[in-house]
Amino acid sequence: MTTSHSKASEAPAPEVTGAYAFSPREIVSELDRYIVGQREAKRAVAIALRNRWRRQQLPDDLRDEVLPKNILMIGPTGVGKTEIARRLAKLAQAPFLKVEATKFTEVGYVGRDVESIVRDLVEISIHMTRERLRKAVRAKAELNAESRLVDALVGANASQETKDKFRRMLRDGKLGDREVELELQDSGGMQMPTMDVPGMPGAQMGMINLNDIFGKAFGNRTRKRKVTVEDSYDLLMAEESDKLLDEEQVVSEAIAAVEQNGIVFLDEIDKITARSDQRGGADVSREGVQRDLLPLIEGTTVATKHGQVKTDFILFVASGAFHLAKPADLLPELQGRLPIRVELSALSREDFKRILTEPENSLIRQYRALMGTEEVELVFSDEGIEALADLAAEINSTVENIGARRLHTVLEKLLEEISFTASDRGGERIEITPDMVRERVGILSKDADLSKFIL
Ligand SMILES: Nc1ncnc2c1ncn2[C@@H]1O[C@H](COP(=O)(O)OP(=O)(O)OP(=O)(O)O)[C@@H](O)[C@H]1O
Repeated sequence: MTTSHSKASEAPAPEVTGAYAFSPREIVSELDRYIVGQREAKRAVAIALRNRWRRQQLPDDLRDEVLPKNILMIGPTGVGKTEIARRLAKLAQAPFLKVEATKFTEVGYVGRDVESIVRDLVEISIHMTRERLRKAVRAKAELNAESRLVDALVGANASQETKDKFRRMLRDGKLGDREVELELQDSGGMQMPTMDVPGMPGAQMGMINLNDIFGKAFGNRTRKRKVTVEDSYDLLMAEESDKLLDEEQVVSEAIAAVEQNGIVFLDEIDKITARSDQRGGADVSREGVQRDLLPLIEGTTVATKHGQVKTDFILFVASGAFHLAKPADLLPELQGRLPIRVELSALSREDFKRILTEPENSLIRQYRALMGTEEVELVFSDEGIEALADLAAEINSTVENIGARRLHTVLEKLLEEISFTASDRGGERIEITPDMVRERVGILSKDADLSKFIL
């Protein structure tokens, strides 16, 4: 790792998006739209996000001193830890990555690999930035794509009049099924393999540069492809927008977004404490992984193939159940870097009822919408929902507590038959009653062995 300041970090910070202007209270109420309960955790992440905005308002010298207060979420599986962090990132339009800390204890991993977290985050950010910038050039790209399509349909040398005629037909959607031959970028085939050289951060860079050189030497290969006019739209739009994008700008904005707004969710942090180290053997020592993670969280500079990335202001949200280990079993330095502790509670039957019905994207809404596409109306009676919540809570207590994930498995089983036959049942109205819940799922749950596999 180097400590020099990267060029990208001197790039202007990404513009402060609307989401940052939200107060913590507003952020919490936004999270409330998707996640039931867990007030403490929502408040903590809301403050962390607002602090980023506050930091941006400070004079330069002070701004560089203010480091994010990282968060440790403690709570059983499936109670909303990841979901809160993911929703927060979405709200902030921030690059977000979830990674299991235990991944780095697996055989074959070497210490430096924790830096792949930053590399992956940069890739995600480039993708997001490109999508955002593509929108900005959309109108121009649309015109260019249309011209290319018209040329492909009537030939580049056709008269303006003919071209205008086809352009009108295109706009009226009259040529959707027509096949056309297009010269498109050949995206596959030229990728050179990349590899990490252990102990040499940034070694990947060399390989990729070779790739760039070969890519340029052989030119960006194109290939003729036959597609329908309808299918050509997305392909041409992607190519034409990218032509209008300044690749350097995409990369520098993406890196700035990672440095200023990135959020990393480090799951299973409790499993890399010494106390949970019972297997020993070939696994990289868990404490070793904590030591590797420390510089990332404390702030360092990581070499990626797109340039240097400072990690100082990335927000880390670590999470774990801490059934066996305690937060105090983490390395003291790491504990110090995760100063905000929040506990998430296990979910009750009442919570399940609310999770089924309240969130805007609740499972019930999703299934109703899916069946709606087949003209099948699914109706969940209040009693039916009660029965589902009861059953999910019961299976969690008898088989294994997987939190709200249980609702997914129970609903999937309940609706399997309907889902399979829905295409032939257009126009029907199907009510989910407690009897149906008991018959289709309740019976399975009575058999502990069976439910282990099926539910
Ligand atoms: N409080 C909640 N409100 C609404 N949905 C929830 C809640 N808790 C969990 N879910 C849903 O359950 C699923 C799993 O939740 P999530 O991924 O947040 O679990 P987690 O707590 O991070 O567990 P793990 O540590 O195992 O990753 C998601 O689909 C999520 O939407």
